[in-house]
Amino acid sequence: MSDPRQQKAFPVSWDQFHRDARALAWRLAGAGPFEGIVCITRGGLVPAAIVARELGTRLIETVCIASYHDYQTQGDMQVLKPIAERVLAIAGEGGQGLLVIDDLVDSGKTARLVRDMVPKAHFATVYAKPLGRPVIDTFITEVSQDTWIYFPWDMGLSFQPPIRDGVA
Ligand SMILES: O=P(O)(O)OC[C@H]1O[C@H](OP(=O)(O)OP(=O)(O)O)[C@H](O)[C@@H]1O
Ligand code: HPA
Ligand SMILES: [Mg+2]
Repeated sequence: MSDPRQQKAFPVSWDQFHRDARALAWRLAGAGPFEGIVCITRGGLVPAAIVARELGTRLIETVCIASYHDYQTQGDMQVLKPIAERVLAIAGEGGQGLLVIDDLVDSGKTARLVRDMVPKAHFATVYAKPLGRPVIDTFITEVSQDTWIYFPWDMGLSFQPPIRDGVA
């Protein structure tokens, strides 16, 4: 996200996120079966829990990656924990049979890094932006590249000025 002046906001409530993650599970139900889920923390933990419940998946692994160290600005990719060898051994060659889940794909850098680890896994996110979309196999909603998605776990209730007051 390079130009903050062009940004649009896409706030997501818990209810909407649950519906969208469940819609993702419906779509994934036809793409499996999967040996296990690898969620990209931290954002992937929430949709992974919802999808795992719907698909009856009990084997859940994490790959821990951070890159947005400052708000809305991507920095160096840090792999804090790779996918465990034990889980890779259960999957087929190249991670075949694994389902990798994240909350969203933006530039696609995070998903590409994980693709390098498990090129044959199935990649799914709830939301996708155009730059990252080609890296993902299944997603639910696309938003434009200049949109920032606000997740419910990052928000709280606050006063909203009337629309009239914001009109120039
Ligand atoms: O497609 P990209 O441009 O790489 O961005 C997408 C990634 O950025 C966010 O994670 P973040 O690094 O902020 O860490 P978090 O999940 O712990 O919040 C989001 O959860 C994705 O994992
Ligand atoms: N919202 C929240 N976190 C993100 C986004 C976004 O649009 N892009 C990359 N990380
Ligand atoms: Mg993340």
